[in-house]
Amino acid sequence: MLTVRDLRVSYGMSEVIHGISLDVGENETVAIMGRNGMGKTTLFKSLIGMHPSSSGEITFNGKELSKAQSYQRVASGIAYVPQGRMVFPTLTVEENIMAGLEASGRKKVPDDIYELFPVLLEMRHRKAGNLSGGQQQQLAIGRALAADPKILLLDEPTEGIQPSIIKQLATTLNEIKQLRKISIVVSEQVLSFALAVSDRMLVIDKGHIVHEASGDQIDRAHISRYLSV
Ligand SMILES: Nc1ncnc2c1ncn2[C@@H]1O[C@H](COP(=O)(O)OP(=O)(O)OP(=O)(O)O)[C@@H](O)[C@H]1O
Repeated sequence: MLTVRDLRVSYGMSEVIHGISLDVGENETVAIMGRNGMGKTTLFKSLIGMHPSSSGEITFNGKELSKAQSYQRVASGIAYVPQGRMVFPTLTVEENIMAGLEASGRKKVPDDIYELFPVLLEMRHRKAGNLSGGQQQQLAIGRALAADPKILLLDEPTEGIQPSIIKQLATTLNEIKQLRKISIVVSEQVLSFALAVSDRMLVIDKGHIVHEASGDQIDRAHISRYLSV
């Protein structure tokens, strides 16, 4: 469904993604594990078109998107939940979700969003800036789902979120996968969370994919070594 080939991304003269290739299948969840500064956010920004790639191919559902604008990538079914969530703090919860509807052409918030995140229904008239970190993360995911994506890119969703909410978030991501049959790419440093949600794990280290494993082949100790400083 998503195919990335030999992707290179730079800031000025400094290349930080050095020829990454990856594939994400239909209804598959892939976790990209890596420490701070290894290139997870840069990879996502280049997949969604917020930062240009210098070379390589990004193909989604058979369409070559590496030169497409962000809005075209969203229209083709890619949704992005940035690190730090980036909800609109002065808009209400409902208005934030409505902002995500635009790409889908729908006028009404799909019922399953409030079913997946009952707290958003309860708080739909509150300003998003007054929500806790965990609630804002749920809102950011809900807003992304309003666009009816085929693939969800989640950049470090557990960052700054308390452990009990992290567990709940893992359950919800698995529900989303079941319910919507979408693919998910999630970048993470929390191994237990990634194990709970992913079918396959990739490790990114200094802009290279250095390890890949799925199912029984996942070696926690090996992956942990890339995550600890
Ligand atoms: N706007 C920028 N200009 C220059 N260099 C940048 C910029 N943003 C990130 N970098 C550098 O690119 C490299 C990869 O950063 P990136 O944010 O993609 O990593 P990350 O794995 O997402 O880590 P984090 O969780 O800290 O965001 C780092 O060396 C970082 O310093």
